[in-house]
Amino acid sequence: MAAIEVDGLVKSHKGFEAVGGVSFTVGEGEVFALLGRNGAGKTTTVEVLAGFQRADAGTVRVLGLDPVKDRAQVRGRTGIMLQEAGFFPDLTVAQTVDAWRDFVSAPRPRGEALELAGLTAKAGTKVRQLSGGEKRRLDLALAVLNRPDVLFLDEPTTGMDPEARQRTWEVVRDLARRGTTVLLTTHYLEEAQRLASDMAVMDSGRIVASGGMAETLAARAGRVAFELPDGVSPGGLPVPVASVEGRTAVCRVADPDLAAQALLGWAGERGLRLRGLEVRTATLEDLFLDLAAGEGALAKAEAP
Ligand SMILES: Nc1ncnc2c1ncn2[C@@H]1O[C@H](COP(=O)(O)OP(=O)(O)OP(=O)(O)O)[C@@H](O)[C@H]1O
Repeated sequence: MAAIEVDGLVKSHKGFEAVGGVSFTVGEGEVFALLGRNGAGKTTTVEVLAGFQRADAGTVRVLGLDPVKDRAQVRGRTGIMLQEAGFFPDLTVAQTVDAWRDFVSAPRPRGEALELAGLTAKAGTKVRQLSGGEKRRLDLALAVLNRPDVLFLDEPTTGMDPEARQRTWEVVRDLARRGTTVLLTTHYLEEAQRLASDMAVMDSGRIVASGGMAETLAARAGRVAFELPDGVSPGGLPVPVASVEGRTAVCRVADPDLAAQALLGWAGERGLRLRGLEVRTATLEDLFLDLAAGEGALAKAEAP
């Protein structure tokens, strides 16, 4: 059984269709990234899955349950980190965790939750004195208090410094290794690429690209970039150049290693150096740029 099933989900807000027929499934223990620019419909989808909003049409199931009809069961087995957390500013971090523990059956011990979120040293600090990134970490500690089977993370690392972000990635990976299913929304494409095994890109309430992360990226053109040697024009190179950014020529090719070999051989024969040579397979950022460029706008991109 899939941990999350979304089939033909439609959801409007006051006549505005935020989600217009979205379907995807997430297997148990998988990390799934729901991506897309602002207003694409990601949070609305997550909120329907969490039972905060009712679907207008289509079906959603979490652990085989209906998030609205089986609300109590779903709440007991899921954790959620929304974009805006409602904390009591005058409670300390420890008091906040304790207050939440009262609502959860068999919660993690407070120390374990704080340790997991990297907040042990802040236990006595009032919530109002926490930095933005620390508040996100407190939110993470609360989201995992009930040892959820399914964890919804809506932009979990916004405002975190690089170290806290890395740490959060480790936490997510560790939870997934232990069988927790994670649905992640993020604008940090590197984050999605590093964490998620599967993904869907939404735009204007629809899915415009989806699939396994590795397979989807492997199927796309990679990138070879280098500084154009003096006196060489893009047309004189053995590999077609997609764009020139300043002095940097960028080639988009199916096999970037092969293209780099051809370029190096060509340069060697002429006694030229290819300064700043970068060779890499496609990234999620390339996918986004391709989707945007391919149709003039993400909104018009076709689902594969
Ligand atoms: N309660 C609401 N009332 C009216 N419109 C809403 C409501 N909630 C969301 N919307 C609209 O629905 C669309 C989708 O919003 P949603 O928050 O799901 O997008 P998102 O992909 O999560 O965006 P972001 O990346 O900015 O968080 C947006 O145009 C938003 O303005």
